[in-house]
Amino acid sequence: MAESTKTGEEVLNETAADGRKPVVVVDSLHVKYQVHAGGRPVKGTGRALLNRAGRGIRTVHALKGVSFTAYENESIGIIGSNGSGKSTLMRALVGLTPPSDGAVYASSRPNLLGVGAALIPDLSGEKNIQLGGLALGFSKQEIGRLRDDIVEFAELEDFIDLPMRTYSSGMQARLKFAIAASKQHEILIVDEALAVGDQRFRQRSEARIREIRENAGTVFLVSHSMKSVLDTCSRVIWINKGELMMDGDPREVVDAYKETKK
Ligand SMILES: Nc1ncnc2c1ncn2[C@@H]1O[C@H](COP(=O)(O)OP(=O)(O)OP(=O)(O)O)[C@@H](O)[C@H]1O
Repeated sequence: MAESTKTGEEVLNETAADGRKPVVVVDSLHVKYQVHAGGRPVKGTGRALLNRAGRGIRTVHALKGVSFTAYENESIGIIGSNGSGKSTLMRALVGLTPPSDGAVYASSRPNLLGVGAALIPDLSGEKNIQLGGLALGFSKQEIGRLRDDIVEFAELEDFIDLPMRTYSSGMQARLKFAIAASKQHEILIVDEALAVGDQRFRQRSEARIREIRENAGTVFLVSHSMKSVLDTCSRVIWINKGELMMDGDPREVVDAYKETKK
């Protein structure tokens, strides 16, 4: 890490001077994507083919040496313009995108708040609660116990037997959020989840996020809504073109970010 010669692993295992416990250490993280630029089909053989094929591959350096330490109970907003690397950072935290250099250390496995991929639109809300619950690692009995709370939180009592594809996008979002939030995560990543649903549901999901946070969790919130970030986060990290621009007090970081947008 920049501030010392300690390894990320050592930082993770050390309580900070003020008693806070580190849960995630991001240590000089680089992520590069290899993108096929497309275009004309490659012709030729041997070295000529390799040279020409090589020209079609572009490298996108999406994260350029990002470092920070996240502590227990923090709620960290991740902000930045489109394409700045926020989602890449979150995908690297959960292990979906491998670092090309540097590393991520975590005290327990970070989870992405989302069960979208596990759900099937043709099945009823009821069946999807079971599917989503299984995807979160719950047993059938546990899902049975959580079922009523999920339906109630999603406010889908009258629709729970209908196929999910008949739901409005707001209803689908509520169901997905209610399933995902039924689990107490230690390290939770929320990508724009608060931007879905209507104003009232957004407030309830913010309250639920706060509850998760209060129960000794650490939350990362990726959002384009500065209001959501200011309402929910205790710290904000601003990423710009793959680099960490600022990390600190939400108001100060959001103001500095907004200044560049003028
Ligand atoms: N799977 C991928 N393959 C190739 N390039 C990618 C891939 N995912 C992201 N990128 C590139 O990496 C850079 C960072 O993208 P990323 O999605 O992390 O940004 P973001 O800050 O989350 O953007 P947004 O706010 O628009 O969601 C962009 O240049 C993007 O084109």
